Amino acid sequence: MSLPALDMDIISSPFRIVGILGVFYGAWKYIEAKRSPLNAIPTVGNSGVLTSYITALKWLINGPELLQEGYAKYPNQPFKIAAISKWVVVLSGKQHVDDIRRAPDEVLSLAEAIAETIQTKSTLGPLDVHPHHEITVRSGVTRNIAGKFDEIRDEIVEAFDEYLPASEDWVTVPAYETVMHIVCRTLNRFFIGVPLCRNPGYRALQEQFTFDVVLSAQIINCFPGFLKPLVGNYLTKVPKRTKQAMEYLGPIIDERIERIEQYGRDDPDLPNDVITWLLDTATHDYHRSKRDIVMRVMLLNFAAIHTTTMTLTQCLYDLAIHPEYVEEMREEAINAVAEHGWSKIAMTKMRKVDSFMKEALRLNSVGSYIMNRKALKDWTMSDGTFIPAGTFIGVASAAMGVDEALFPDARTFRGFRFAEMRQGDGELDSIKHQMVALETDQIVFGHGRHACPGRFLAVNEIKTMFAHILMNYDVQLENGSKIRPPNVTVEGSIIPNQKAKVMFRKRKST
Ligand code: HEM
Repeated sequence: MSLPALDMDIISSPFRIVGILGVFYGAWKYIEAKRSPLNAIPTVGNSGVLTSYITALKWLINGPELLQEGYAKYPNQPFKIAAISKWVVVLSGKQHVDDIRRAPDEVLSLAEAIAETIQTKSTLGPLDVHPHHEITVRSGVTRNIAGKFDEIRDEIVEAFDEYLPASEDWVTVPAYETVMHIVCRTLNRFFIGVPLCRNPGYRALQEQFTFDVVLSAQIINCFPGFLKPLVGNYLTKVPKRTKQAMEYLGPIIDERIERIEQYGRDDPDLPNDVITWLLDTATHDYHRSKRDIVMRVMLLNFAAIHTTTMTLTQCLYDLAIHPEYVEEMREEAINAVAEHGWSKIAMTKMRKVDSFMKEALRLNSVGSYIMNRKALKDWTMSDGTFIPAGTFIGVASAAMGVDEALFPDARTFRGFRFAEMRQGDGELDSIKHQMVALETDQIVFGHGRHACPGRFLAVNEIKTMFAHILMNYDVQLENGSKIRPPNVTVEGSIIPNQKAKVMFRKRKST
């Protein structure tokens, strides 16, 4: 029996086949959406199968605004926002932060959330089930801040001399780019030492790597799940970047492994750097392979360079528009250094500087949606909200940062807010409300066991650079403007303006 002519047409036309598949896909998405347990959670923006894409577009270009809208409507309650290929569930408030902190890794996973956000398979390589570099940061990196402080300070002086030689006249420079070069040099002096930290090719590679990863991930995330591997394969620069990094780091790693085999770990001449610390914390054979060590050095630079750059740039913008704080901070920095030299102890004495930087981060941190986790199993929160496995969650950190209930006069920049809070805390005085402290109402470094382990290094470096600026330069925005350069936002990320220029001159005022 022959098929009717119409049916033959349908089968033979590729357009029609795609059309039919599209209808099935749409119907399946519709049924899935109707049955989703996430329907119990209120939506900010549109929730229709098609209209949700309008919100997804808004989320892509202005996530912080949607988060703020949701936070105002549903304070301390979960709500959800449509992203291109998923729902993001937004939590807020101390109780939710505590819920995330308490949940075990096999229920809520940061690693899987990162893998999805930055599409690690395509941008960095397969997900590592034993990410020991976090332990390296908690141990080798953090323990060596005091001991290697002289090197940090030396590189800061050298880098500022290169990019901002003190001049009697105002010199105008692009803020973000200049800060990034100084940060990259300084971090790599600490991680890997001279001469590599000053090698232009190596530094460009480290600076560029993060841009590559983030940009590729952003593009891949615009495609539906089944197309992501294909797009990822096409976009990936991992093999090229790994090869370049291998050329710089490979010989150093070979030499280090040989040296440890020959003279042992206690060799007094063994270089004290991130390669040695990574080998110290290796738990599996593959952690000692050259490729693995190279990728981890890249990963640490990825985690460190732009976060540190963004933070210092925001501090710099606030310094330029709030010159009324300069004198007191300058005096504090001068006194601390006079008493304790350029040291980690001197940094702990700079309470006003610390407070100013923390205030800058409260109002303009690296993200408005932090503590991202992917639910690997169904999870019920302490308020009874059901989060099904596969859901992507995070906390509306920037909205919390401007909540009057948490920070009086929350929208106003009060540089010494946290220094004042530290007065009168008795024995907690020295540790509470510092920039590195983890608090449930200010989560710029996250909270709980996954809170940023690099924050001690980051804060010490940023503070040393900031104190260096205060003691050596006058700063203003281009043409003395007092208008804060607007941030750029991508989904929940907040990026300081990368085009704005800052003017420096040799310090004239007291
Ligand atoms: C001002 C600079 C920095 C900021 C604002 C920042 C922020 C963060 C945040 C928000 C998280 C996620 C926390 C969570 O979800 O609970 C994180 C994780 C992490 N950060 Fe940082 N970071 C900074 C600098 C650094 C530096 C300098 C390093 C390395 C030396 C570093 C290494 C890491 C690592 C390895 C993780 C993952 C921790 C884990 O998986 O348990 N970060 N950071």
